[in-house]
Amino acid sequence: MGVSGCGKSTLVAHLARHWACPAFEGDDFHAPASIAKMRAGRPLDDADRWPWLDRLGAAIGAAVTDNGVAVAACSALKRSYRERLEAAAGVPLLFVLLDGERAEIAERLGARTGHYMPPNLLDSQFATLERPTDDEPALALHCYQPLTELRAAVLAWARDMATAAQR
Ligand SMILES: Nc1ncnc2c1ncn2[C@@H]1O[C@H](COP(=O)(O)OP(=O)(O)O)[C@@H](O)[C@H]1O
Ligand SMILES: O=C(O)[C@H](O)[C@@H](O)[C@H](O)[C@H](O)COP(=O)(O)O
Repeated sequence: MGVSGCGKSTLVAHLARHWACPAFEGDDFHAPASIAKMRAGRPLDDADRWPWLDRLGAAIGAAVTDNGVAVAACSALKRSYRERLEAAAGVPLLFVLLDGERAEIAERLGARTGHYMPPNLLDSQFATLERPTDDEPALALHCYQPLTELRAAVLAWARDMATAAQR
C-alpha cells in the first residue's frame, strides 16, 4: 500500500516470484470511468473506490483460498479502505506501507512511462493517506531502500506474523 509511485507494483512482482503465488495489480480492477477520471487529473472519491476495493478483495480472497497466499498492489490509502478490502477478501490481510517523501516519489513518477496516473495527483494521494496505526497488521518501510532490502524485510515480517498466528 501507499501513494502512487511508491513502488507497490515493483515489490509485489518480487514477492510473487519469491512465493510463487498469485499477484494482483490494483490498477487492473478500476472501473473504466475511474481510470478516465485519474487520467484527466481528477482524484477518485470514496464512491469510486468502494466497488474497486470489493472487486480486488474478492479476487485476493479467492486466490488465498486456492493457493494459501497471494499478494496485491493497492494504494489502500485510508484505514476504512483497508478494512473494506479485508472484508471483501474474507481472509486476514497483512499490509506493507511503502512510505517516502513527496519530492522523491514525484521524481520517480516523473520518470515512469506508460502509466495513466498523472504526477499532479500525488498531493491528493498524500492528503488522503492514513498511515496504519499500531493496532493494524501493518509494516511500514521506507520506499527508497533497494528492492532486495524491502523484500527481505517483508519476508522476515511475514514469517514472524505467520508464526505468531499459529501460537
Ligand atoms: N525500491 C525502489 N528503488 C528505486 N526505484 C523504484 C523502487 N521501486 C520502484 N521503483 C521505480 O519507481 C517507479 C514507480 O514504481 P511502481 O512499482 O510503479 O509504483 P506504484 O505501483 O506504487 O505506483 C517505477 O519507475 C519503478 O521502477
Ligand atoms: O485510490 C486511488 O486513488 C487509486 O487507486 C490510486 O491510489 C492508484 O494509485 C492509482 O490506481 C494509480 O496507480 P499506481 O498506484 O500504480 O500509480
